[in-house]
Amino acid sequence: MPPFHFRVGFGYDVHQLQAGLPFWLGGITVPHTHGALGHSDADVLIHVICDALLGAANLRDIGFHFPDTDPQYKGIDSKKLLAGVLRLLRERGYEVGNVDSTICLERPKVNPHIPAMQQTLAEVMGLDADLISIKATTTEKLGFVGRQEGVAAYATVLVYKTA
Ligand SMILES: Nc1ccn([C@@H]2O[C@H](COP(=O)(O)O)[C@@H](O)[C@H]2O)c(=O)n1
Ligand SMILES: C[C@@]1(CO)OP(=O)(O)OP(=O)(O)OC[C@H]1O
Repeated sequence: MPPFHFRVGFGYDVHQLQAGLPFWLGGITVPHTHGALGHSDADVLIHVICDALLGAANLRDIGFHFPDTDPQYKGIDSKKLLAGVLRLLRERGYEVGNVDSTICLERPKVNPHIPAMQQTLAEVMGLDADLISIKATTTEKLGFVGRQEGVAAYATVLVYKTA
């Protein structure tokens, strides 16, 4: 077996919640009174997966590659950004081992939507859905998440290439 070169990456992001916006999360829309605000579709889960992947390959971060000052990314579907990030990694010989993530959101409950998010992200990333873990937590009504002013997320990834 050839020697494998493993690297880990980590991502963190926050988006404000605003009434009346579609709530893009994990590549799907989650029914809710509020949605996330951003230059793109503001899909915080995809953004942290992008940042974790870029970090693992030491390729800076999502805003470096897709600046929020660039009109071409206004309202963009973050699945396109994730596909672009994967291209950058695969061009350099990296493959994704697995993704683990946590969404911090007071409400709504996202558990019922997690299988659809996993399936959607698996298709975009060209991975088995079993390699993409998505978890959720409230912050017990504390802080900006607890006040339902925003949504946060964290992701960790393992990437590898044969040395
Ligand atoms: N937006 C959320 C938040 C949490 N969950 C699920 O509920 C469980 C309990 O949440 P705590 O914050 O009290 O730990 C959590 O483990 C998740 O399974 C959810 O689906 N959506
Ligand atoms: C994704 C980008 C690109 O449109 O915009 P936002 O949706 O504002 O997201 P953020 O995580 O704040 O920063 C990265 C941006 O460059």
